[in-house]
Amino acid sequence: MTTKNKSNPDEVLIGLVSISDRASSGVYEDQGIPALRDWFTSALASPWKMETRLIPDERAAIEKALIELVDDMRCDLVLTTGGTGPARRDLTPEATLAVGTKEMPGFGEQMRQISLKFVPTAILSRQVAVIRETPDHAALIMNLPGQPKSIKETLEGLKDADGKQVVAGIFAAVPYCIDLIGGPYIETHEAVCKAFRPKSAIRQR
Ligand SMILES: Nc1ncnc2c1ncn2[C@@H]1O[C@H](COP(=O)(O)OP(=O)(O)OP(=O)(O)O)[C@@H](O)[C@H]1O
Ligand SMILES: Nc1nc2c(c(=O)[nH]1)N[C@H]1C(S)=C(S)[C@@H](COP(=O)(O)O)O[C@H]1N2
Repeated sequence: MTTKNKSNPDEVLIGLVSISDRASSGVYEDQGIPALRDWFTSALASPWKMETRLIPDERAAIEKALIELVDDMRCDLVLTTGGTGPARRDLTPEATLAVGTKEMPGFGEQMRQISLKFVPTAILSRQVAVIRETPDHAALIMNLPGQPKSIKETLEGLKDADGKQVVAGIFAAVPYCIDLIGGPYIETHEAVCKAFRPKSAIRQR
């Protein structure tokens, strides 16, 4: 899908990259991109479009996809899923750090905290987040684990049976981060994910 030209200045362009040897070679059907797409469909109240890639766990291919999504497609936000673990071919964090101009360690730290509420193996994910800046554009790139259910878990956090937030998901901090790097104003459906902005940054209608 090509989403190069924005039909609306507030539209956010989101790159979704599924990194899996087996899904990219057809051993199993990719569930990463559908899970990401479904989550954004449920969470975003402002306009958005996606650009997707399904690639193997190869560092050069990951770096190429990330650079193309930010520099050529001009995505404001890029999420990867897969390849964050300790296995020999898990190289997503290395590729992400290589294309970043600033590291954003809070996202990885918070994701591991959230994931520990779900699985003790959360500490095996080396996920990172970075900003990639070019002379006239910037984007936030974040790694999520490969397990498809971890996408909702990390983005949305944990809620109790009444829907009350127990642990905030990382997406709560993403709209303000995108504001700060000069991207579009992202609005969310609060029942899914309440975005936090300082009062002075909240756009008045
Ligand atoms: N894109 C995907 N689509 C569907 N299921 C996936 C995907 N990626 C991972 N999974 C599931 O999550 C589990 C853990 O993911 P992990 O990234 O460790 O896979 P892996 O063992 O490195 O293999 P691969 O890179 O071939 O997906 C996998 O065993 C698989 O069941
Ligand atoms: N929220 C959440 N985080 C998770 C998981 C999960 O199921 N849910 N799986 C863990 C496991 S088992 C591994 S090995 C690491 C790395 O996974 P990856 O290599 O698929 O990125 O993510 C961890 N983080």
